[in-house]
Amino acid sequence: MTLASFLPPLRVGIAGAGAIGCTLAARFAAAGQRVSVLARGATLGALREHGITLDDLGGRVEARVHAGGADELGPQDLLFLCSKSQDLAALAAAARPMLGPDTVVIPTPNGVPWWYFHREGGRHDGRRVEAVDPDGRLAALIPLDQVLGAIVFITAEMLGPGRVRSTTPHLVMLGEPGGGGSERLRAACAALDAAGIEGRPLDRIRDKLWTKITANLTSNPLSVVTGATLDRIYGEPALVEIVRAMMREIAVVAASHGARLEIDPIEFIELGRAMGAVRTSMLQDHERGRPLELAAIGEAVLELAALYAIPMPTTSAVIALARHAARPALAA
Ligand SMILES: NC(=O)C1=CN([C@@H]2O[C@H](COP(=O)(O)OP(=O)(O)OC[C@H]3O[C@@H](n4cnc5c(N)ncnc54)[C@H](OP(=O)(O)O)[C@@H]3O)[C@@H](O)[C@H]2O)C=CC1
Ligand SMILES: CC(C)(CO)C(=O)C(=O)O
Repeated sequence: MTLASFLPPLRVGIAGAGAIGCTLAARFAAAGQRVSVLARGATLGALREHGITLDDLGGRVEARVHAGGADELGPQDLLFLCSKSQDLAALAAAARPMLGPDTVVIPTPNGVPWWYFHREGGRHDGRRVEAVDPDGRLAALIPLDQVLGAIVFITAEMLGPGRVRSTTPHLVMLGEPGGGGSERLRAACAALDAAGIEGRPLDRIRDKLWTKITANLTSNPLSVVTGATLDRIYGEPALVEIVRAMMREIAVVAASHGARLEIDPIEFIELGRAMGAVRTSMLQDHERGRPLELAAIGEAVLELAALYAIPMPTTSAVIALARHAARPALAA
């Protein structure tokens, strides 16, 4: 992609009009980009009629966007894929007409991404992560060289179709799967910055990916098992013991895969506790009877551990318990 093609207005595609998708769409639209949102059902109707209303630290943004099916929206310069990890392949299939040969694809889901081993440069370079792309559908739908890795530090929640609230500063870290810088990386970060979202380029995206995975994996499944909020998960001695054990296990896996995980365990736990009575996104999904992102946040990490025969007894047990808790109740 050439820098010239990043002259505003950019064609910014957002596939998946949930909390993250609507936040990004509203911010890009307010910054004057040409925003196209792939949505469906009641959300599509709401976006067409009222656009998106975002309340964030900058105030209220009321944004008009092009909303529709992918055929009518067409190829984009940047295409953000904003579904839960387990829905990504179906979303990518639906969004296929928004993907041209020069489109830069930026997936937002938490957890281990399907592109993890693409240009990773280690012993497992090119390998597929079975837990997140079991049949290779994602790799087949999205040319890997068009992907920029992303780690999203935005906290957002839907208030209704097309209505979203976010109460924290917006930060998105981006990185080339093969490492280093690139013109498209700088341009994508600049576009985010111009939209009021800090776009932070990373030379080694997997290092920070493991930091986010540590946060999600030590809190999300445990919150489903216990019903606890972050202050309790990182504050109650019995739960903190479990968190510490999981952190040790994750650190070994991250290091074995060559990541430099810079987490001070004491500081990490203090920060988690200081977040207060926050219900994790997985606990919220659980309470609403929705599928959980356990494959990307949990099982993919166990898969990466197995590649080096690293035992993860505590992490495995917590994931198994969360899976159990998420099963539909057995009929009496
Ligand atoms: N929310 C947050 O604060 C954060 C979220 N993340 C991560 O970002 C990702 C997205 O999260 P979030 O925005 O909260 O999720 P949401 O559930 O709010 O949004 C997902 C959206 O994707 C849509 N979608 C799914 N499949 C399709 C499809 N095939 N075609 C069209 N639309 C589809 C859903 O539509 P429908 O409603 O019709 O099913 C929904 O609008 C997750 O992996 C999450 O972990 C990361 C950091 C923070
Ligand atoms: C709040 C936090 C950081 C907890 O892991 C999160 O990302 C989530 O709830 O999914």
